[in-house]
Amino acid sequence: MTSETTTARGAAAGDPASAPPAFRVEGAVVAYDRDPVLRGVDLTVPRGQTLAILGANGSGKSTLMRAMLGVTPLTAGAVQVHGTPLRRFRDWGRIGYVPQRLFVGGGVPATVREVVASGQVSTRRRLHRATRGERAAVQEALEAVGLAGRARAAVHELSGGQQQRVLIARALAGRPDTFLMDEPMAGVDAENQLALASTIARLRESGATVVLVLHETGPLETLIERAVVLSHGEIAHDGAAPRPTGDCARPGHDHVHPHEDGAGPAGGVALPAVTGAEVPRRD
Ligand SMILES: Nc1ncnc2c1ncn2[C@@H]1O[C@H](COP(=O)(O)OP(=O)(O)OP(=O)(O)O)[C@@H](O)[C@H]1O
Repeated sequence: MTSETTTARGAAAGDPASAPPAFRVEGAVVAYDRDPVLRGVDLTVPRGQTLAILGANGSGKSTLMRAMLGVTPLTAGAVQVHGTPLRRFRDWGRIGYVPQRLFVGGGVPATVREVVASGQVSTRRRLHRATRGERAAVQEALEAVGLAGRARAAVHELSGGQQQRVLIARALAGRPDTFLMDEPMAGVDAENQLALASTIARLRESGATVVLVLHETGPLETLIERAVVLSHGEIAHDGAAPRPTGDCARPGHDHVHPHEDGAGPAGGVALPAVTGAEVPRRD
């Protein structure tokens, strides 16, 4: 991927230190039925930070991410995005969301290129053909995830891991400066995980904000500046990324689902002594 792609809109503009946080979540409660799934989460994500949200299955990670985008309504609490209350936020071109798993089944067959180009709908001028720059952004996004050679393939013919990469390319194509990725590594083989890690590294270098829901840090470990571990809808840890332990620490361990087995709030990870709000800083 070229540096042009990764120089996300607005990411390079202004001083990140003086910009409002990318997200400010205050007292977030989500109760789908009766029992709250999020129980009063407070989380501020400074602009330009690479943050992982970790935790066992069902701890509320995806719900928190969806609440940060307004996809899941809050039962109580508030969210601000780039300094604007969520209900008034309109600058969706700044946001690139990679939802958890798929999507494409049945319906009209779409090609890989079409799905990736759909990531530009919030920024493309209505009823206008894609500009040269927009087409170039789609091509660069395809190259970034290693799917340029499959651009004309029907998405539903791809493997689950390749479909995941299509979703990531779709988010890249709009050149946002704020990414939320829900389990981007799920179902992606080791080689492609490394390719995605280098894509995320370049996003980070460009000044983008990157929020990742992960089961484990894996190849992203060195990129993650801060980890929040959810346990039963509450923040159990906020600080340095927990280190994998036991089987999870084995090289090449393919961690499909974490275990709530008493190995710590994240399951399979040991939390460092640092807890509380300490956030490792970028050099
Ligand atoms: N739309 C929904 N309606 C009702 N319950 C839901 C809904 N979405 C999630 N839940 C429940 O909320 C809880 C938290 O789900 P969530 O997907 O946020 O957890 P998670 O930490 O992301 O889990 P996983 O790691 O398995 O993806 C789970 O018990 C789940 O069953």
